[in-house]
Amino acid sequence: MSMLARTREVMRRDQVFDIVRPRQDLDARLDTRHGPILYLEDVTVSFDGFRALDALTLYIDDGELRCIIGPNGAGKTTMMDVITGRTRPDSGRAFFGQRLDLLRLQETEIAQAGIGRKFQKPTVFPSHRVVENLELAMAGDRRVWPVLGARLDSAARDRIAAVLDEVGLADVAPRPAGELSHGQKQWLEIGMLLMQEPRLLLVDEPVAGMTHQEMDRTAELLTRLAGRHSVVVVEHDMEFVRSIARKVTVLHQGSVLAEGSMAEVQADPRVVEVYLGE
Ligand SMILES: Nc1ncnc2c1ncn2[C@@H]1O[C@H](COP(=O)(O)OP(=O)(O)OP(=O)(O)O)[C@@H](O)[C@H]1O
Repeated sequence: MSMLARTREVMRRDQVFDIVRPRQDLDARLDTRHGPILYLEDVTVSFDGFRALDALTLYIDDGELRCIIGPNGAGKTTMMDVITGRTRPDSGRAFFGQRLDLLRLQETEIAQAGIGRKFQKPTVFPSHRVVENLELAMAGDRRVWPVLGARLDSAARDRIAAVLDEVGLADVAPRPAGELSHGQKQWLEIGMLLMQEPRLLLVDEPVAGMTHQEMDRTAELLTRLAGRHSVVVVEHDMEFVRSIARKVTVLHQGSVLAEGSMAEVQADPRVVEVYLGE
């Protein structure tokens, strides 16, 4: 083997090693000793003078499962956009743990720091097998795709198997993702996020279009993920929210209208007026 080929070989191996390395160094940078993993303080976002977020202040505790509800236009998507670096606020603070200032990071850096986002519509690779979708998700860096397959070490394979089990897709692992049901595609996409070992998962309307049985399984999955991950779920389906929620935040006109247990927010006349009474 020529010197150049040898160097390339070693570089490739390092790249693959890189993608399966545990994120201990990143975790060490995330200081959650005070409880919250996410701090949003006085966050304001204006679009042509209209305040989509209006001094929004919200804290998510490490390991918690939080549901965010609120009428259309309340600012839920804009909030997710601020957390993931898609939208920059006019003012306010957004921290991941106590030390990582999200407003100074690019979208890719925020994802690498451990914030995973699942959009409403599943975006799996339909012609790839389920298991391959997870491999690709692990190698977020597309440059290493060609060397995958052959070079996945046993730790990586174990992780893929664990995630397949976690999301309940072990039985369909060899099938093309395009053949899965809608619910299964959603779970696969959650699995793809899990391959990146996020500390915080943002999940947008996970049960839209699901059957009741799929909703039950999704509830079970998200509940199970909490603790090891922090999970923020934006959802309109109240039955689903009721089935998973410990703590609910109600957004209205870009700020927090109410927060508490489902029973507490349901009993709040302001919440009934702007949302639940619809
Ligand atoms: N890029 C944009 N330009 C102008 N206005 C915007 C933009 N993005 C959002 N808005 C407005 O900001 C407000 C908040 O929108 P957002 O999508 O955050 O609400 P939401 O709570 O997610 O609503 P839904 O439940 O319908 O998804 C809405 O009035 C929306 O029209």
